[in-house]
Amino acid sequence: MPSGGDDQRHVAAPVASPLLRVENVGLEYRTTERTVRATHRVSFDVFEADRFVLLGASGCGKSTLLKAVAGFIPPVEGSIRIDGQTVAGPGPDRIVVFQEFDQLPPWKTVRENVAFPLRASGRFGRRQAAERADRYIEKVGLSRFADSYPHTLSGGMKQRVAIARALAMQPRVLLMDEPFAALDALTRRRMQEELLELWAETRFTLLFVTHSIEEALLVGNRVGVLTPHPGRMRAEINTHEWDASSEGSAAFQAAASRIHRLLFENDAPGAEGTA
Ligand SMILES: Nc1ncnc2c1ncn2[C@@H]1O[C@H](COP(=O)(O)OP(=O)(O)OP(=O)(O)O)[C@@H](O)[C@H]1O
Repeated sequence: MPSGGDDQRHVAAPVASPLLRVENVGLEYRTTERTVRATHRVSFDVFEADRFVLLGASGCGKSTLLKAVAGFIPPVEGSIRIDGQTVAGPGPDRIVVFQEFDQLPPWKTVRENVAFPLRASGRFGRRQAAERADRYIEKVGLSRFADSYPHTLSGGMKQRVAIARALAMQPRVLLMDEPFAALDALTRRRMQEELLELWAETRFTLLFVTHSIEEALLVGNRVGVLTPHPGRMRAEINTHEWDASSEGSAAFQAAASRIHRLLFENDAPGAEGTA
């Protein structure tokens, strides 16, 4: 039997370097009275075209982590790097879509809302920005509403505008903080499917926060499961096999149950496993 030999064992396959590297990140809120530790030494890598989901119970620090990646909150320990560069503040390479429906300036039409950051970035003139805006408005199926104002749109339509506005900027990473949580169940499902269709078309890199196990399984190709407060990374799970057609299947339900146990049992076995 041929021996493995030291030489063979030391030949490693080339590994792609991550687009986003979060390493041992601790995040805190400090007031004069007390310090709240939001996350403790959280590490994860996000690669180009990943759909990485941060999943955890309320208060585990998911939103705080997303804000730190966006550059709004500096880590008290550890590091956050994009393309090897330490994140030192907000930048156009990271755009956040929030849950709130009031994230669009109400005095701007849909087209103006999408075009404005393009012009403000200095990368596009008025006409180029409007053309690009129209292209992305079409991608989210809102061409008929390009001249409408946000208050005339439903919650789902407003979120589509926010997504179009973010994607038109072509960020290195799209950050989404429970973007569909305030929508009714049917609209939420449709938006999840549309997001996946947009991803299949443009292959953007996504960091998505949710407390819904089902949403994490559907939206993500990888899921980072966080422990309750303060958030630590409990497990990382490959979820690329699941899509809208798998929901309801026994295998999907079993995967959801396994994640549920990871989330809520103190010493869940197989914490580094694959669902
Ligand atoms: N501005 C703040 N000042 C002090 N503590 C805060 C602040 N914002 C959040 N926290 C605390 O930090 C911890 C993490 O909050 P965070 O909002 O990141 O959690 P989350 O997992 O996103 O929760 P949810 O799903 O409910 O939004 C919580 O204990 C929260 O109370």
